[in-house]
Amino acid sequence: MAADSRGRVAIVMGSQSDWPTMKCAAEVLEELEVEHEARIVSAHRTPDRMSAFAKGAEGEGFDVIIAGAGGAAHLPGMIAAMTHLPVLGVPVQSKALSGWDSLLSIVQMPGGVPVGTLAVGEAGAKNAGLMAASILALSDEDLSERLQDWRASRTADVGEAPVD
Ligand SMILES: Nc1c(C(=O)O)ncn1[C@@H]1O[C@H](COP(=O)(O)O)[C@@H](O)[C@H]1O
Repeated sequence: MAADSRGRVAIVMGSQSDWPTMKCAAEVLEELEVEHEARIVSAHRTPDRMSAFAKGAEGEGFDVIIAGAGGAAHLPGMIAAMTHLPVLGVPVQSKALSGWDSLLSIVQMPGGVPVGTLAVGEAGAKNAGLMAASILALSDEDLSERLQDWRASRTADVGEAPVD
């Protein structure tokens, strides 16, 4: 797909150590055949890179940004401050505080600067991928069908009775 084509998702994270969590977003986007790209971008450690990314994301052809970080997780909010693209925040589970710090750092944004905050950890990253796909599916019928098929197959996987 060309660099200025639509339907692309950026997955950014504060550190390499976030990748085991954030790759759950990448995996589901892969399954849904949504073009995506993952980068390490930190508000704290690489503020210039973060600023350039956030300001240039739309120009790069991204439509949705998934941003994951742990601890003092200011990355999603700082990106949201610099772009009007939808930003989905994933609180990465921290060792010291089990992700409570990440969650609270991301979720309580001031009015006017939204971050759609998902659950802590891998489930949150997976759901961020699905939500990004849902947003794109609003203007992409083929993706909408793939998403519905994906959901239906997961529903079919849930047995009615527990097995030993
Ligand atoms: N919360 C942030 C930001 C940020 O918000 O800009 N940059 C890195 N980090 C987080 O620091 C944690 C520890 O990082 P290291 O494992 O590299 O020490 C990671 O979860 C990362 O997201």
